[in-house]
Amino acid sequence: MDARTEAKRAAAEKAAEYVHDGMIVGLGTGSTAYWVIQKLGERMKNGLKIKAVATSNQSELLAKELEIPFVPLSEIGEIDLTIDGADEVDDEWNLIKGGGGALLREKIIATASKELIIIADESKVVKKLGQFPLPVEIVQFGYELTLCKLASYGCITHLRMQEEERFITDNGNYIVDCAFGQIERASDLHAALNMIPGVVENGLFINLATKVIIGANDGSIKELDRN
Ligand SMILES: O=C[C@H](O)[C@H](O)[C@H](O)COP(=O)(O)O
Repeated sequence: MDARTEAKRAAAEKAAEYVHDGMIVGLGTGSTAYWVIQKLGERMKNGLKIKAVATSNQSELLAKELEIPFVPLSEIGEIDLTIDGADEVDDEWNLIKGGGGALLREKIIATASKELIIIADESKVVKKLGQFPLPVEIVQFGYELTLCKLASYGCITHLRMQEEERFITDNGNYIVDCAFGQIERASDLHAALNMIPGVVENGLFINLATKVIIGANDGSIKELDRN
């Protein structure tokens, strides 16, 4: 395993320590969240009792293979703890997410969670968000027009593709990757983008993380709490 993968795993396993019996746990998506799901599957074999909700079909499939039980969203009001990855984390713990296309479900689950632990390797930590193109989920109808509107906010848009085909999210929508460069006022941009008809949600996660755990390539882990 390379150092970066090891860093992701270390952060994920640290985060999994915050999961306790009886919790409803939100399972994130991506190559870092993968390690949390693996760890929880292992702990369940040793007696841990939790119920899960997932932020993507991919994570749900993996968790089911590991025999992690699920609870329907209709039966819960709140989620105790969600553990998820991120594409960028800034000084104020604002995030860019959606590199894997799961941002909408991730945001729904994050917003319904009492705690959101973000896990990442150190390459994701930035001073200002925006080097990673911001993923925006849009409906298929009139997507060309929505791309123009997005571009009018000062970004270069790229409709996400997957093997020659347009990438389709778990919700049947497209993803546009918007290269803004440095984002100065993430909160304002978040609100403005979501006002565009055709935009379902964008990958800016403002003020949602309650803890950030960063794994470094030298094997150390940094755990940051909100004061
Ligand atoms: O849509 C995907 C999610 O937002 C992921 O959590 C994010 O892209 C980070 O993924 P990874 O841990 O694979 O870098």
